[in-house]
Amino acid sequence: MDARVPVLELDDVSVVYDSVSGPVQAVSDVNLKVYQNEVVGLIGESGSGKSTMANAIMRLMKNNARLTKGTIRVNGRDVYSMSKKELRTFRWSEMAMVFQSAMTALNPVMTIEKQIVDTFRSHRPSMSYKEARERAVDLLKLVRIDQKYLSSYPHELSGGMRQRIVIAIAIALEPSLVIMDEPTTALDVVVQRSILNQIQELQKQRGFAILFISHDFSLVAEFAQRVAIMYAGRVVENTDAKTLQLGQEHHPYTEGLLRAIPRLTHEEVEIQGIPGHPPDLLHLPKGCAYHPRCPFAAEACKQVRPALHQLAHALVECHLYDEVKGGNMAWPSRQTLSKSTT
Ligand SMILES: Nc1ncnc2c1ncn2[C@@H]1O[C@H](COP(=O)(O)OP(=O)(O)OP(=O)(O)O)[C@@H](O)[C@H]1O
Repeated sequence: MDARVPVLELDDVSVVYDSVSGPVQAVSDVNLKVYQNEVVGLIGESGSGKSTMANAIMRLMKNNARLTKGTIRVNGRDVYSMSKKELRTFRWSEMAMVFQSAMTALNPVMTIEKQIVDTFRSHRPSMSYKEARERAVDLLKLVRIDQKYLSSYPHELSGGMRQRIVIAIAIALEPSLVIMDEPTTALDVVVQRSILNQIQELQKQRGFAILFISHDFSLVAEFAQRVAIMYAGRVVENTDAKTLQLGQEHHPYTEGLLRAIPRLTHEEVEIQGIPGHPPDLLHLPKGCAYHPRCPFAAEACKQVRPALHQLAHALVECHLYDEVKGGNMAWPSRQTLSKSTT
C-alpha cells in the first residue's frame, strides 16, 4: 500500500470551454496525484491545457469554462462541492497559486505591506494589524527582500522582486499545495535561476507540495521529482524525473520533447523538433491525439484511444506498450522504438 499522503488528487478530470465554434476540449480525463512534500512538474506545448488544469484546481476558471467530468480533491476535500464561503477560506490557506505575471497578481495601487497584511487579516480576522505586519516582515526575510520595501508599490520593484513577493504571499498562510504556473517565464535567466533556488529552499523548509507548470523541459526535469506530460489536454505520461532520458521507456511525445532540447552531457544526439502541430481541440483526432505526429503510429493508433500502461518508471498512455496486440493491426515493435532512440 502507498503510505504517502496525497495533497492533490485529480480523478478523470475534463474541462471544456464553450466557444462560438463549439466546445473546446481543453482537459480530458486527467488522473494525477501530488503527494505531501513532492514537486511534480507539468509540461506540454503551448495550448496543451496546463493553465486550464491549474485554474480548474483552484476553482478559478474563466466564465466560459466548465468542469464536465471528474473530481478534484485537495487535502481530501472536493474543491467543487464546497460552498463559495468555504472555498474562500480554503483557497490560499490550503492551496495557493503563483501566476505567470506578478504584475497581474499584485494590486498596483496598494503598497506591498498592505497587500501582505490584507492576505493575513482576510483569512485570520482575529489577527491584529501589528501582528500581521510582523508576519509580513518575516515573509520578506524569507524571500530575502529588505523590509524597507514594505512601503513600496509594485511598479517600484524589479520583476524578480515582484515575483518573490508573489511567492511570499502564496505561502503566507502555509498552504499544503502551491501551484506555480510558469513562475519565472517573464524573468531573465539569472533571476530565474535564483528564484528557482529559493523556491526549492522554501519547499524544503516548509514542506508544501508543488505542481510546477512549465514548457521548459530541462528546467522541470531538474526541479521536479515527477513529471506529468500533457498533450492535447491529456496526461500522456507520468514519469519519474530521474529517468527522463532517451533510451528509457517513454511516450513517443516525451521522446520527441527530449530530442528537441539541447543535451547538457557530451552525448551526441542531433536536436530535432517535433514535426507538425498540436491538434485543434475543437476537432480532436480519433484514437491517440498524437498519432498524426508520431513516427510509430500504427493503424490502431488512428482508431482506438490507448490505455494507460504501467512501465518500470512511468505510466504511459500509448499503444506501443500494449501487451496483447490485437487482430490484424500493424503494431510497431519496441525494438523499432529503441533503435530510433539510441
Ligand atoms: N477562454 C477560452 N475560451 C476558449 N478556449 C480557450 C480559452 N482559454 C483557453 N482556451 C483554449 O484551451 C486550450 C488550452 O489552453 P491553456 O491556456 O490551458 O494551455 P497551456 O498549455 O496553459 O498553454 P500556454 O503554455 O500557452 O499557457 C487552448 O487550445 C486554448 O486556446
